[in-house]
Amino acid sequence: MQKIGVLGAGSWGLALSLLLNEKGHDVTVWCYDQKEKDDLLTYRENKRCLPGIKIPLEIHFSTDYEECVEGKDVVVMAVPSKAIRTTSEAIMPYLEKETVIVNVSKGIEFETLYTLSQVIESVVPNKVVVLSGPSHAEEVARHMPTAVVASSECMVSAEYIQDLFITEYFRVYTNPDIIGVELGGALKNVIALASGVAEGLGYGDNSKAALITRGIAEIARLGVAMGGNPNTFGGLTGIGDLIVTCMSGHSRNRRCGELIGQGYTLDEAIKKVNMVVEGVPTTKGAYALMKKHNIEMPIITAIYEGLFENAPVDEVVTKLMCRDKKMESFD
Ligand SMILES: NC(=O)c1ccc[n+]([C@@H]2O[C@H](COP(=O)([O-])OP(=O)(O)OC[C@H]3O[C@@H](n4cnc5c(N)ncnc54)[C@H](O)[C@@H]3O)[C@@H](O)[C@H]2O)c1
Ligand SMILES: O=P(O)(O)OC[C@H](O)CO
Repeated sequence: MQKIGVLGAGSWGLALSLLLNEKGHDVTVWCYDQKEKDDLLTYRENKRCLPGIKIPLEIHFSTDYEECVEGKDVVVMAVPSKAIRTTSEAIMPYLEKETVIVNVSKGIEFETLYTLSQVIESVVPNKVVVLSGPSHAEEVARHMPTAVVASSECMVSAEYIQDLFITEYFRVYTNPDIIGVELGGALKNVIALASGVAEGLGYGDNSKAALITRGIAEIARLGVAMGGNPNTFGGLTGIGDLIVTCMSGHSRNRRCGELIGQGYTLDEAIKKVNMVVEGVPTTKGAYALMKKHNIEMPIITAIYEGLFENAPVDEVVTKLMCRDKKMESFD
């Protein structure tokens, strides 16, 4: 039995806590505030984001970092990307040096343009593993077969985390290409917003297939420029996660885009989704990385202009479709 702290009591933190508890591990979940903790203790369910999923009594809840981090073998970071740095700083005094950190959050820190594992590593000296791939919490919590990837610069740690999480319904591969794995997981959320907008505008499957196919070309272009392995973008954390997020009714990012396509403002759409929509802050980071690496990313540019420069949606679509004609390429 391993002692595990899970930071974040939203849908993903809870789905992974359930899995780890089923495997016989001792799980303590850090809650953002007293109300989140009280509700979980009262209802043994998170009605906001995982309704209908009961949480067993063996899973503990706390708002105290020390209780969730000190003496743990593994600490799972399942807070929104914007809170990864402050959370890393807050847990630093209680972390033991052998504790392995698993980041399951997806995003880019705008101020530094770091991936989230780079943010964590800039604060704490511990080994960091990224767990990523096409994995909606709503399905994992219901034991629906899912496959993901554990990635780290330290393969011993990646294999430890592979063994920790693997079950008959949750298959975990390893991949040493941590930059490729993280960029795939972060950038797919921006393309999901575009897929949602297409849905909201009443477009069909052709449009979504085009966004997915050209979207992965954009993600891979940036990912390779930043040192990622091109093969990673054809795998679970690349095209796999992009497909699920662009097509699934569970997707928060796709839903947010759909609402925007239907005419809601960005703020209204985020409020209606009522869960973290990582594609919105990631769009800013992706746009800045595109400029930094001098790369062409037309879909990400279109989403940036639509979200942050108030470009009307129909003009954005026309601009995207009427660019100079060219040969199809994947690099
Ligand atoms: N939900 C999924 O299916 C899924 C799957 C894979 C990865 N992820 C990633 O996991 C991360 C968390 O997503 P989620 O869906 O669980 O989100 P969520 O909105 O359901 O919950 C986030 C949780 O983080 C905590 N939190 C909220 N605001 C915070 C703040 N300002 N500071 C610190 N903690 C805060 C709270 O405990 C909250 O319940 C995201 O980066 C997301 O992309 C989610
Ligand atoms: O599809 P979303 O936007 O809910 O994102 C959740 C996960 O990243 C899917 O793997």
